Parts: sequence; C-alpha cells; structure tokens
Amino acid sequence: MSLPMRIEIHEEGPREGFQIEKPGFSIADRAGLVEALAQAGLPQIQVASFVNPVKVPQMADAPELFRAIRKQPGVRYTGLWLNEKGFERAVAVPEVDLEGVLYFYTSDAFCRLNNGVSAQAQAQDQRRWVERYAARGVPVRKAYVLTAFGCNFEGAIPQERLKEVLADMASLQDEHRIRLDEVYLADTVGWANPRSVSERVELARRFFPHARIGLHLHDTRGTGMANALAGLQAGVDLFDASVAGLGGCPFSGHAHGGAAGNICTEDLVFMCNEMGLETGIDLECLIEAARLAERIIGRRLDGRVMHSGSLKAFPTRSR
Ligand SMILES: CC(=O)SCCNC(=O)CCNC(=O)[C@H](O)C(C)(C)COP(=O)(O)OP(=O)(O)OC[C@H]1O[C@@H](n2cnc3c(N)ncnc32)[C@H](O)[C@@H]1OP(=O)(O)O
Ligand SMILES: CC(=O)CC(=O)O
Repeated sequence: MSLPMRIEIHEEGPREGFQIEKPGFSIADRAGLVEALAQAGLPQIQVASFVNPVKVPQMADAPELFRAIRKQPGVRYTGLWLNEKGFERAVAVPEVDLEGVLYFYTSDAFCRLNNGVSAQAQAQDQRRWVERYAARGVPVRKAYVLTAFGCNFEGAIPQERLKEVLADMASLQDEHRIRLDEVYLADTVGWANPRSVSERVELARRFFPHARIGLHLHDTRGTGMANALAGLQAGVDLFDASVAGLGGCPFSGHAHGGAAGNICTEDLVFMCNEMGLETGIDLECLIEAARLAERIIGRRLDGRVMHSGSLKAFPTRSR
C-alpha cells in the first residue's frame, strides 16, 4: 500500500500527559501549553477528562481549564468522559467541542479497572451512549478499541478477540444506523509491534471498509515509532500523539509505576516531514511547545527531537 500523503495528528498531551503526572499543575501553565500546541497547528487537542476526581484528581479542574484557554479558530478542543456524570459535566462547559466517541475494550480486566464494568457490559452500554448522544444532538462518528493489542493484566490479546469486538462494533453500527467514520486501535500499554499493527489495521479495515483507521499508540516498550511507521505503511493517516511523549493510563498496571507515554507528537511530525508527508504542523513551533511542557513538568521528558533539534540547522543538506 502506498504511503498516505497527508497525515492528521491529534494531540493528547494535556489530558493523557497530565492524568499520570502528580496533581497540582496550574491552570495557567496547562492552558498555556494548550495554546502553544494550537499555535503549532495541531487541529485537535484533547484538553482534559471529566472523570471521577477522587480517582483522577489531576483532572478535577477540567471545566476551569477549558474556560481559561484562549481558543484559536479552526482548532477542536475535546474532552474525555467514561460515564454519564462525566458527559453531563462536559455538556455544561460550552468551551468543550463535544464529540460522541464510543469506547470498546478487548481486555475485561482492564475495562473493570478503568471503566468499572466488564468489557461485555461496556460494549452493551455503547448502545445507550448512541442514544444519549442523539438526545443531545452530538454526532457519533468515532470509536476506540482499547487494549487492541495486549494488556498488562490479560497479556497478549489474540486477533480472534479483536475480531469479536470489531464485529460487535459493526453490528452496533448497523443496528443504530450510524456510520463510524473513524475507528481507532489503541495500544493502551505498549503491546503492539510493527507486524501486529499492519495485521490489525488490515483486520479493522475488513470490518470498516469505509472508515479511516486511526492509531493511538503508546511507546511503553520502545516500539512506538516503529509501530507508527507500520501504520503509515498500512495506509493509516490518523494518529493520536502526545507532546514530548507525555502520557499513560494510571489504571493500566505499569510494572514499574513509570509513565508509559504516547508516541511523541514532535518526533512523529519530524519523521513525517523527513518522509515528505504533510501534517500541517509547524515543527519548530511544536518543539518550543514540547520544551514548554518540560519546563512545566520540571524534569527531562522523553521526546527526542525536542532535545536534539530538527535538521533545520543544516541548510545545505541535500534531500
Ligand atoms: C485509557 C485511558 O487513558 S482512559 C482515561 C484514564 N482513566 C480514567 O480516567 C478512569 C477514571 N475512572 C473513573 O472516572 C470512574 O472509575 C468511572 C467513571 C469509570 C466510574 O466511576 P465510579 O467511580 O465507579 O462511579 P460511581 O458511579 O460508583 O460513583 C462514585 C462517586 O464518584 C462520583 N463520580 C463518578 N463519576 C464521576 C465523574 N465523571 N465526575 C465527577 N464525579 C463522578 C459519583 O458521583 C459518586 O460520588 P458520591 O460517592 O459522592 O455519590
Ligand atoms: C482514550 C485512550 O487514552 C486510549 C488508550 O490509551 O488506550
């Protein structure tokens, strides 16, 4: 398959990144980071989640954060919620660009920890979410399969299990006469490898031939960028990523307690640029945003290009 020429990258850092850092980062700093990311040309930024503040205190001030951001036209500022209470809290904040997203899990154990229900109950509940969103006039175009490759509690997830989940999603789509335009495979805890990425993207395409397949990759075990490349080679043109490689789910059972960040936005943009793939993102401006994230967090972050610099400093290099 030929490489897609234009790649769409959605930024997850303000939500994914800060959900796993210690609580207490100021609204002003986090709003400033969101603004810097928008300035760099990220078309969609996940700002915060509306989850149980007892479980994730880092996100307790999501409404205030959304309100503090000086928004830039054309950028979508999104949020995440996992239950009705969270959705209602998000609806009450007009600054949130609401999108109806469905979440399916292959791993029952992870679903129980993260979402408080079995994977089967969660899948069943997605039917009710379609109705909830319809009642609020929020279109449902997007679905995620979490732990689409593996899970620290259940181990490697067989393709057959992913197939079951995709088949269920496809039947929900038919039952409710909706169209999932974007179907994301999420490697929640870094179990994917380049081969499984190409095989599972292909599998997802068989169930959703008209949808764009997206990838939400974590670089827990160092295969993140190789997995992204495998995605590109399989024709994927839609990625979630996180500035400076921040991120990770606090409920995913990391063996050593460390953050297991998403693939790094500026490293992905750098790779795309060098491969001649268009992202619409200003890399130098994004590197500055990553350095801002590092100053806010107060320790060296995992991104590579933010430390090495891009190749802009070498103007005579022939390509
Ligand atoms: C892969 C990823 O990175 S996903 C993002 C990372 N993961 C998460 O953020 C998961 C966080 N988990 C949660 O928010 C929760 O466990 C949920 C939403 C899944 C389920 O919530 P539970 O805590 O089991 O809800 P439950 O219905 O038992 O409510 C317990 C209390 O929390 C409150 N609560 C529950 N959800 C929310 C919410 N979204 N916002 C505010 N308060 C909430 C309830 O009102 C209740 O309060 P009370 O005791 O004063 O009555
Ligand atoms: C929504 C997510 O955060 C997805 C994941 O990491 O599995």
